[in-house]
Amino acid sequence: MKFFLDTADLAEIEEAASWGALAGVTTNPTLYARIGGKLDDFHNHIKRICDIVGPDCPVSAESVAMTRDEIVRDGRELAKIAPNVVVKIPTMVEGLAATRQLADEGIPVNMTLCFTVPQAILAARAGARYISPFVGRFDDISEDGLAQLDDVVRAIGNYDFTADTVNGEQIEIIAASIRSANHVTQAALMGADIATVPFGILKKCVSHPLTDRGLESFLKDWEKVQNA
Ligand SMILES: O=P(O)(O)OC[C@H]1O[C@](O)(CO)[C@@H](O)[C@@H]1O
Repeated sequence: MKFFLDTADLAEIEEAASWGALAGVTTNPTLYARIGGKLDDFHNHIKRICDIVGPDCPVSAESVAMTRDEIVRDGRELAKIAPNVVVKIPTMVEGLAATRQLADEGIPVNMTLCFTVPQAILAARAGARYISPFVGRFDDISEDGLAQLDDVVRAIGNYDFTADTVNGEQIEIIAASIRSANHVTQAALMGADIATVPFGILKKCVSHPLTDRGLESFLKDWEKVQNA
């Protein structure tokens, strides 16, 4: 499994990238609004993210257009920002049609707001390079988000979609709307390709109280060695 960071905050991205294990970034309109983002700075902001993470890390930037033609126009503009931009498009009829068009032009799409197996399969057939099933938002309405993710991972794994995607690449499933380190654990056990996580959850994924305790005792014992 790869780790993506789910944020538009440059300081968080810089910090996480410096740890050496970051494979990509996802943003959405809510995350951009949260950092006080302005409409006319959006493309520049995505460019800054691309520059921080480098060309090998995909950066998802979402279109908020509602018709296929507008989404395609948006997608083409977003794709011009940097070669690692992935156009994020909601799972809906207009979004599927735009995904097909962009995929045919060689522009990778991350199909977002995906909640069911049929949605995921349609996204795959429309040429999406990434599919983002949401976990936490199912939990928010007292449904089992991890079970839904598991269904999507297994269903997508049943078929070969390479004839549908940009340049015949394998589809990758991004476990999204992640709320805990346990969501990450379960997503990895299911075989989700990527987990996109908020910075707070990424920090929780690094640490464990037994690691802290073990480190403390190793340091204490090393002091004894030095003073012996
Ligand atoms: O439910 P949440 O925590 O708002 O998460 C929404 C998810 O949607 C996405 O836009 C999907 O990629 C991510 O940015 C995020 O993981």
